[in-house]
Formats: sequence, structure tokens, C-alpha cells
Amino acid sequence: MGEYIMAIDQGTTSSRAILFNKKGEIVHTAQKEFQQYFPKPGWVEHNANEIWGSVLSVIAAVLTESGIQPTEIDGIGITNQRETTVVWNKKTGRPIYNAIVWQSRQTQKIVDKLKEEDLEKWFQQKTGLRLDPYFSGTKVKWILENVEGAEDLAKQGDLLFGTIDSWLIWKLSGEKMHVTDYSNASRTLLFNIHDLKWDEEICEKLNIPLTMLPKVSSSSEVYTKTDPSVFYGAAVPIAGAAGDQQAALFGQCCFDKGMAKNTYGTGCFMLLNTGDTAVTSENGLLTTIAWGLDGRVTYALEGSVFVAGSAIQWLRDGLRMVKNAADSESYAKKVDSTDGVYVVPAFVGLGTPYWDSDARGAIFGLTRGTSKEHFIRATLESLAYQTKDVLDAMEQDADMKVETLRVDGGAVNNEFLMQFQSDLLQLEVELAKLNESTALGAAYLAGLATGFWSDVNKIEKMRSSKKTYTPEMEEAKRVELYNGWQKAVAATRLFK
Ligand SMILES: Nc1ncnc2c1ncn2[C@@H]1O[C@H](COP(=O)(O)OP(=O)(O)O)[C@@H](O)[C@H]1O
Ligand SMILES: O=P(O)(O)OC[C@H](O)CO
Repeated sequence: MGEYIMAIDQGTTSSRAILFNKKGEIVHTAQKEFQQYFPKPGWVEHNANEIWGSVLSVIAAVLTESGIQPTEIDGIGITNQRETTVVWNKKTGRPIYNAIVWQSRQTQKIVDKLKEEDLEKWFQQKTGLRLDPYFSGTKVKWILENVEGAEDLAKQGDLLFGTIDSWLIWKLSGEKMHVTDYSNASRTLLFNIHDLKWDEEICEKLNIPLTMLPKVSSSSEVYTKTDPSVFYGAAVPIAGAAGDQQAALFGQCCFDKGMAKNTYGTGCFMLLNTGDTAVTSENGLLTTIAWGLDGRVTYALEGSVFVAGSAIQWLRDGLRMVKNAADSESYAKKVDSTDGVYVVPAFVGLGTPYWDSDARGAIFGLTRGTSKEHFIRATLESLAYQTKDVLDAMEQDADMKVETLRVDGGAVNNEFLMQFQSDLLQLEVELAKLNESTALGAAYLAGLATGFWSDVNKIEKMRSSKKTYTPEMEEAKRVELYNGWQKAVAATRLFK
């Protein structure tokens, strides 16, 4: 048995390889950014071969820099930016178009047409998702319709579709294994989350041949081994895969129904474990598969805030109010309140629970006395308000009360924000000792499959928290502040 598990975290802007030891500690990390392509307004694409190149280079870097041999690795877990769509020719091994990224809006027309046909509910019932360009299904359709000859190749069975996990496993296995896991499949708009099968009716509706689709497996099993010619002479089991947000839920050890995590990165993604039940949302949440493990799947509700940490980047780069994101904290603490100022950072519309793509950012409550500090504080508070909107929707849909919110991501280092979050939610907000929940989740899934870790109880025992924030704010104050936010959102949505 090897001494380490390697997690490959293939994100939207960079790829990382992280080595973990038996105690679940990070031994070494390597990271590489890659190019973003914006061919037209609203379109976002990646070159799938560049992604593969970045993954190869971080694998090489993490091994060389740590001095760890490939043969010392017990298994590999993959976690990935979700929904991003690659279509490749299985004979040539080459993608037939750039990877269309989850953020890309280029399939809006296809989506509008499906909405006109009144199919929103039909899709939601089968897939748990909304009709939105976010998900893979319409991206596959777009590629087939827009790349010359693609439809014919697809009909002949020459084309394969995969989310990034599939693409990487296919490449790592020496172009052999075409597989994905339940969590990634559940983001495609093609997968029936109740039957746990590709949905033939949907595929027919979107004109996507079933032969293009990967085999769907659990999130923790040995899918294949690395091709030694690719992985520096070693055949290492590829033993785990999950979409990055689901992997973070696993890495945060939210194994039981009612447990939730929120990741504060560019945006915020909150997931609530709903156990064996696929809860249908009435409040704009997505129903998704958290993971497949030990012969059963666990479901989750998911809510997304589009602009969170990126609002702080806007303070830094757009408004030049702070030198770096961390400085926002000291500015916010210089004042006792925002003095009635609210920033609604709806720069790209509003996500859960509003799903209002036409809304745009707004600021309310300015007076002659408003200072930069008030403004920065209000921007930080907007992350917490948006998170409360999502959590309230979740608790209502799932008819359960979350007891502790486990948090991770770049912005959790902001103590002001975390305390305000706890005050606003009236909940304990708990930071894990290791902030790398996503990579850790992928490592756990792989390590459980190879026997590196015996079971989830063992994993749970390794978890410790770095800090827990408890609510301190008076109830009347909390209600007053949140009422103000709700009015600000309502007013924002009127301005179109
Ligand atoms: N101390 C901080 N206070 C507020 N926001 C922060 C802080 N540190 C980082 N951020 C924000 O967190 C984001 C980076 O977090 P990260 O988890 O690395 O994001 P992603 O994985 O989405 O790239 C950035 O948008 C940044 O503005
Ligand atoms: O790569 P990230 O961390 O921006 O995550 C992207 C999400 O998976 C999109 O659904």
C-alpha cells in the first residue's frame, strides 16, 4: 500500500495536484493556471488539451518537488469544475471544440426554446435542475449543431462527451476508460437522478446519442489505473471522482442528513445533505447527487450565489478601495455599522433563490456621511445576506433546521465576515482546520476505495475545526438589518 493519496483539483481558473498522508494532512501542493477564452460576450471557453497539459504539469511538479515516487501513491481522486463540457473524437483523441465552461451563456437560445415549449418542470422532475445554460446538456447540443460534421460523427458513435473528470480519466488511463461519477452526471441535465440512468427521453429531445455518454459509476471505486506511460512509470488506481462542490461537502465530513457546508470563493455554493431523499425545490434550489458510495447515493440541495469573493475583487481591482482582499476586514471593523448602506452585488444577475438574470448591481442608503469604510463593510455583509437567502430557502424546502454551517473557501479568513454570518444566521459557523475541503473530499473518496482509509468513521475522527463563530447579535438588530437587505433586493429587481 502506498503512503499517499493524490487529489487532482481541476478548477475553473487553475489545476492543482495535492498529496495527502494517512492523517489527511497536506504533504505537498502544485498549482498551474491556464488560459480563459471569451470568444464572444457572455461566452467562456477552455482548451481541453491545455487543461490536460496543466494537469500533467502539476502532477510532475508535485512529485518532483516533494521527492515522492509515483509508486508511493495509493490512489488518485479527481475533483473538478462541474458542468464544463468536452466533446472529443474517440478515434483521434482530439476534442472537436473548446470545452464550454459552466459560466458560458452561449446556449441561451437553446434554453429559451425549451422554455417556450414549457419543459422547465419536465426537466426539473427528471434531473433536479433548472433550464439554464449553466448545465452541460445544452452545451453538448450546441457543439453538435455548430461544429461541422459533428452530428454525423456522433451518429456513427465516434464522439464522446464528458465533464472534466471524464476527460481526465480518459486521458490518464491512456485513452481507454470513459466514465463519470453520479455527482458529475447529476449536473448534466441529461441524467435522471431518480432512476440513476441517462434519461433517454431527454437525450432524444436534445438529439444527443446515448453512445456519447460515459458509464456512470459511484464516486468511490477503482475505475481504472493510470497508464504508466502517462504517469511516470506507475499504474496507480484512479479511485475517486466528484464535482468540486460535492467533494467539498464530503471533505467537510457532512456525511449525515441535515449537515451543510458553504464555500466562499468567487461565488458561494451551499450544499445541504438530504440523505436518501431527492427533495424537489419550490424555492429555486437545485436537487443534486452529493455522491454515490457503498451501493447507495446521497442527495443534496444546492444554492448558488454568483458574486461573493468577486465583489471583494471588485473593491480591489474595479474601485481600488483596498490593496488586497484581506484588507477589507480592517476597513469594515473601523466602523460600527454600514450606517444604513446596502450593496447588492447583482453584477451578473441574482442566483438562488431569485434566479433573476436581468438584475444588475445596486447601492442603497448613501448619505453625505457615507465613507469608504461603510461601503466596504456593506460589500462584505452582502456575502452574508446572500448566504442567508440561500439557507432560508433550503431549510424551507427540506423542512429541516441546519444546526451548524461548515464553511471553507478564500473569504472564510475574514473574521468580521464570519462573525457577521453567524450573527445573521443565528447559527454556529465552523471553519475546518484544513481549508482545502474540495481536494480533501476527493482524496477521501479515493482512499476509501483503495482501503487507504477504512471507513467514514475513521475519516470523521481526523476532522478538527480551526474556529467556531457563535451568534452574538441582538435579535431585534438582526431582524432590522435583514429587513433592510430584503428591501434593497426588491428595489434592485425593479430597476431593469
Ligand atoms: N480575507 C478575505 N476577505 C474577503 N474576501 C476574501 C479574503 N480572502 C480572499 N477573499 C476572496 O475569496 C476569493 C478567493 O477564494 P478561493 O476559494 O480561492 O476562490 P475560487 O476557488 O473561487 O477561485 C476571492 O474572490 C477573494 O476576493
Ligand atoms: O472551479 P470552481 O471552484 O469555480 O467551481 C465551479 C463549480 O463547480 C461550478 O458549478
